[in-house]
Amino acid sequence: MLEKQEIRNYIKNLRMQLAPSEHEAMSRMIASKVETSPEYRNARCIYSYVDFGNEAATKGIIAHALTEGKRVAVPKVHGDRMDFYYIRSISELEEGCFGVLEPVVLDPAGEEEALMLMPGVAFDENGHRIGYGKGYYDKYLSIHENHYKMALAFDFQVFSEIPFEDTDICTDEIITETRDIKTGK
Ligand SMILES: Nc1nc2c(c(=O)[nH]1)N(C=O)[C@@H](CNc1ccc(C(=O)N[C@@H](CCC(=O)O)C(=O)O)cc1)CN2
Ligand SMILES: Nc1ncnc2c1ncn2[C@@H]1O[C@H](COP(=O)(O)OP(=O)(O)OP(=O)(O)O)[C@@H](O)[C@H]1O
Repeated sequence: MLEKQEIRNYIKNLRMQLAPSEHEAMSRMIASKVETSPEYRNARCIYSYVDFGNEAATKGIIAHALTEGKRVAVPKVHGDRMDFYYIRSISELEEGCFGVLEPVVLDPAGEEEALMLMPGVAFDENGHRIGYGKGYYDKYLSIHENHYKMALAFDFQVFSEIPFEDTDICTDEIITETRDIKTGK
């Protein structure tokens, strides 16, 4: 099996090579699957990442959720932790930590059973996840256990098996442009 860092480098490189039109087309397919899923339709609140660096795009989903009257919360990093804050519009975001768009109005979100749209660099079919290596999502999810965890990724980010640690929190579902993987974890 490849090491985590090798997988990160391999996937980041593939992601960088996506043409803007490919990134947009695949992201649109993912967004439409999310928006028609029962978990999304039934969710009153979405906890979503704000995509950067060719991650599967979420800004359209965020805008869609807001127009449907759903509450939307996005992450902001504080040192080695991350918390979620409600936004009312995409315009309430500014470039923050690591160049990721983060909320400027700090209205803490306190839901415990939201739909969590998860970013990631690589996933496996059991729901294991590799991110940027800081453990933000694992730390957050270890104390907020009841969110429904739906990861968004492109097909090339999903492996049959990747290395994992005891502290890794598995995703419940992975949505790609062609697949919908329920991990059963
Ligand atoms: N869109 C998005 N937002 C997110 C995350 C994420 O993975 N995606 N995070 C999930 O934890 C947190 C931010 N975590 C991050 C941790 C490290 C780096 C990082 O090392 N950035 C490198 C360049 C990234 C790259 O190699 O492409 C850098 O700035 O040098 C970025 C984000 C919270 N918000
Ligand atoms: N619940 C936790 N409490 C404390 N430390 C944790 C916890 N979960 C993970 N960590 C630590 O965070 C570091 C990074 O973990 P890991 O390699 O799994 O990150 P990642 O999933 O790739 O990154 P990210 O979650 O930021 O996208 C590791 O040193 C790990 O021990």
